[in-house]
Amino acid sequence: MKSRAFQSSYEVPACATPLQATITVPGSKSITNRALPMAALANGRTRLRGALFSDDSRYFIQSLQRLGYRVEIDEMAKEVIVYGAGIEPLQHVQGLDLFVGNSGTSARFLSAFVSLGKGSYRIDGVSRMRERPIAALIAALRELDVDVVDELGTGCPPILIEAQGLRGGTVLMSGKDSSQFVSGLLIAAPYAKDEVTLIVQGELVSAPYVTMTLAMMRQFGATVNQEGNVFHVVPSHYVAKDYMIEPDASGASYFLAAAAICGGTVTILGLGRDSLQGDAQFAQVLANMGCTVRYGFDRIELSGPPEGLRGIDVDLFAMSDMVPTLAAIAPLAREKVRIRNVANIRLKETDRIRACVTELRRFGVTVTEFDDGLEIEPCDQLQEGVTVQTYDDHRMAMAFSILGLRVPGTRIENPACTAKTYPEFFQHLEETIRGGA
Ligand SMILES: O=C(O)C1=C[C@@H](OP(=O)(O)O)[C@@H](O)[C@H](O)C1
Ligand SMILES: C=C(OP(=O)(O)O)C(=O)O
Repeated sequence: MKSRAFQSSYEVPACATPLQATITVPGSKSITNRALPMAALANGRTRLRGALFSDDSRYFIQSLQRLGYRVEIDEMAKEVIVYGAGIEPLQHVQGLDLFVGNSGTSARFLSAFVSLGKGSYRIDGVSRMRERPIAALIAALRELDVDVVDELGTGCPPILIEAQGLRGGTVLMSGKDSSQFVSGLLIAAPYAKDEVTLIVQGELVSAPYVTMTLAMMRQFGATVNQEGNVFHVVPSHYVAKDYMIEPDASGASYFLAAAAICGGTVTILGLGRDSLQGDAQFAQVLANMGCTVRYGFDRIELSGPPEGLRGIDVDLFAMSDMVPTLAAIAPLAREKVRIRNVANIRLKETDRIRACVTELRRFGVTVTEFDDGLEIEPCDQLQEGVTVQTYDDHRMAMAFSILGLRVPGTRIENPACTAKTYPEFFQHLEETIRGGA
């Protein structure tokens, strides 16, 4: 039998009985890809425990190594050792190419990171990355005296950066397309020549990720203050440390959703009420649909509702990676599910509103598409034997495999795309059905 990773499509196993599973998901992508640049900028040896090993974190690690930082990985132990060297390796780098695949955090965080150096860099990714915006970050970096151009004039990668260090000062930035522009600049800002004041104009999408950035900057010893939409970062240094990375809350959402539609109880270990990740609140959305949720300090336990899921009308502006998860289980709710205020997910790995609408319709579900969301009707006659298209989007693959647990014969095209954040996803899904991963 071919390994799951090489199959052109994967048949989702049926979930015949209520789940009873305790699951440990891999490390958080967002925390790993913040800890890496902070540790690199620190002076000394940082040990990152529970790190994620997936495409997105590998692109970040490889980029740091190409820039001249010493980074060692021990995948079995789930550890990364970073030998922090401040901005020293970034001096006198000429014409260095960094390839980031389709990793938004890598593209955005590294653009600000290399701007701290003296040299020239080019950041590029796969074809979809060339459609993902970075113009707001380019504009902010220019304000801080960095010479940046979008090579194709599209406002997207590839971008060329000629840096002489990051000047301090006040800079305005739009946060409507992505919070990663804000996080990227904040992570680099302690190493600017002077204090940086960043003013976010308009609404900030995915705000919990900026809260995570601030919390981690402080954990790594930097000084940053927030007053509403204004962020002040004073010149300071990150401190090397032993750092424990939480499991990935977005990855955990699929197993919580599985219990919501298959019944039984799923326990996610290592994530709790004090999680740094906004997506840990997704369990609360499922609680509002009738699930029973218990947040401990080191676990989230969710039991599916015996009488089935209720519908919901929900704004996922702060938690937009959770849209495919909710959309995929929505047809099994008793009433309709309306998801609002997520226009920016059209800019992710694929246009996720269009992708969810298209794939739900394949199952015979009635769905209405809006510019900024979708509405999904309940469906008690879901089409069996559907092959779900995944658009090279890990979240489409993972989310729709959960619906497949309840719809016989569902296949997931290109299952290997989960390698972006969760290479072992299908193995964990099978173990969950058997009782724990
Ligand atoms: O900062 C981060 O780690 C992330 C921010 C979010 O992106 P946007 O701010 O672009 O919505 C989220 O979708 C992404 O998966 C990770
Ligand atoms: C949007 C995502 O990733 P990124 O923006 O980091 O590529 C995601 O993981 O769902």
